[in-house]
Amino acid sequence: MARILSPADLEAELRQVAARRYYHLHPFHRLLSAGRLDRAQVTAWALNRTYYQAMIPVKDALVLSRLADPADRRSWRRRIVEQDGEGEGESGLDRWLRLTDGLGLDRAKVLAFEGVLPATRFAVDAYLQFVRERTPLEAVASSLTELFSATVVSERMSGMLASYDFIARRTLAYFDERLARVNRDADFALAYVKTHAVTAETQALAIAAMRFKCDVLWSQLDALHFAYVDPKLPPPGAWNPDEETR
Ligand SMILES: O=C(O)c1cc(C(=O)O)c2c(n1)C(=O)C(=O)c1cc(C(=O)O)[nH]c1-2
Repeated sequence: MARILSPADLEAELRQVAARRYYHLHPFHRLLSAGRLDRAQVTAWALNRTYYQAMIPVKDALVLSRLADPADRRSWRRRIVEQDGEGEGESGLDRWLRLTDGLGLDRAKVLAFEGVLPATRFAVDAYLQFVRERTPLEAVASSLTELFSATVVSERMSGMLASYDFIARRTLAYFDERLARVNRDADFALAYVKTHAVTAETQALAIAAMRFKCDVLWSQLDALHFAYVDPKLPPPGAWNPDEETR
């Protein structure tokens, strides 16, 4: 029979999963952060990430609906309020769109997810389906990649600002806001998982949820790499810089 981990060992296991599978190891991410992509490749990243970005509050609403304890729901609903804002023009998505605007993409097309890679949709939609159908513990555990995002995001931001003259600090406003709250969100999710995953079975489910989420993020970068870096084969219907008239 599998051993039951202490909360500290469970956390260590979750961190191990990320150390091996989080997207900081992906070649596309490394090129992006090192300033080795061209403007079209960075634009493709921003365009595709918009779909992830737009679905995050939808995902969190699904998670919220799975939580039985009012105190847990109060904590979780802060994510939705912060992502969607309290009024028009104050959402995380609005801040995100400063980047796609800055890169010259047409807002209406971006918001219609025009040209987003099919694999981006498949991966993000799989995340939605996961939190809808799995246990609340797995739904919460799947957000735990956020534990690792702060460092990776800060490095990526400084790399991008240092290397790309088409990226301005104000267009990366989304990440400033996010960095301010990501640790609080991740700490709540980690505490929830440590409290609820107390059998070998539930611990295995939490670890598998973390792996799944790493796969969701990794496969989005795989698709970007294939379409826009090597062998550069954007699928039919995907944004194609060669067909773009600026
Ligand atoms: O820029 C990033 O690297 C990054 C990573 C992640 C992540 O690890 O899932 C999220 C975000 N950003 C993000 O902006 C965000 O709102 C977010 C929500 C979640 C989640 O699973 O609940 N992850 C992430």
